[in-house]
Amino acid sequence: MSPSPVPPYGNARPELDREAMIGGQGTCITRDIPMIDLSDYDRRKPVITDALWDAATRVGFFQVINHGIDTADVDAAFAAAGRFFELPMEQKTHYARRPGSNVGWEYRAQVRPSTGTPDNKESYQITLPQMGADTWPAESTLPGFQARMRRFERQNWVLGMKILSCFAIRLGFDADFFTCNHDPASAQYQSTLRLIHYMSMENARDADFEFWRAGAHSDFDCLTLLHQRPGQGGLQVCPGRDADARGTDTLAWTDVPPVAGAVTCNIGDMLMRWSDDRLKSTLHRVRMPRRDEYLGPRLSLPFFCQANRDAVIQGPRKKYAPITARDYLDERIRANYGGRS
Ligand SMILES: O=C(O)CCC(=O)C(=O)O
Ligand SMILES: [Fe+2]
Repeated sequence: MSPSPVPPYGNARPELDREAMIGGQGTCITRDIPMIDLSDYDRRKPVITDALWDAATRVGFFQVINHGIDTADVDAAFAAAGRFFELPMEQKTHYARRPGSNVGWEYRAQVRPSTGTPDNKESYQITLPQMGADTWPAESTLPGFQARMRRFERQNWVLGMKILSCFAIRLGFDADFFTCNHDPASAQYQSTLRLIHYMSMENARDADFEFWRAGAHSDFDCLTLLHQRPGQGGLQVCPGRDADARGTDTLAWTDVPPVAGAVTCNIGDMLMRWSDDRLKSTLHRVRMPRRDEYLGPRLSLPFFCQANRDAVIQGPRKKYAPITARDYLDERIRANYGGRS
């Protein structure tokens, strides 16, 4: 893909223009991805806030340890996700994502504007207020699945709100500003837990390796918390200012190998806008394994902190016009699912 002379979204939406220009291979370099210790959060909050602010303004990508989600809960969520994806295809089609919603199952349906090809994955989105009896697998099909995912969703929300509270303070908002704007008791809640299965490449043809497990993109949300399995790598980032380089083959990417017990975090476009561009939403992608690497399936569990639909996004410095989180997200989802919203 070559860079287009006119930004496809006419500069009105810089995030979308950026996405459309970044699909090339690029090069790889090592960079330091900050690792932040969240232990003793209440007492150490000022120090943690400094570390998070530094990481989010400089890199936009960081990992946290001692984050409060038990390893046993992470393992159980991965095991339940694995059982879901092992269900027969025709069973999973019962839970298929409906146009206009951010819930349910999709199979190779997400086409990133950066690549124009479908990600080589299937995924299942859990957005609690939009879930119905038809979108959850029945208890008889997957015993304990719904309870496990509800628990994991809430554990991630708690962690996400701890991190967002630190950003709120630095931005000059109340400490609970983002918590109020991600209120799980509201019908407008739209934070999403996503289960992802990237297909095994064990029997793949050479040509299949030219595509992406997940094409280059920035996230639409405020903050993403990503759980990965050690040994199932492939995530790469292109932090901060580098991502603004125009010309698709010049970006320098950095591997973010999974670390046992760590949660990988990144700032999304919604928070970048809400912070008047002070917090950096960072390009990332999931590359195919090389032939000499582990070729089996890859599972990952991202949780997207997405402000409630009725939240109005505008930074303290009013750099951008106000927009509701509903309008903001609907536009990005449409850009990723071929206009089928
Ligand atoms: O699977 C991963 O490691 C990253 C997934 C991702 O970036 C996304 O779903 O937005
Ligand atoms: Fe992402």
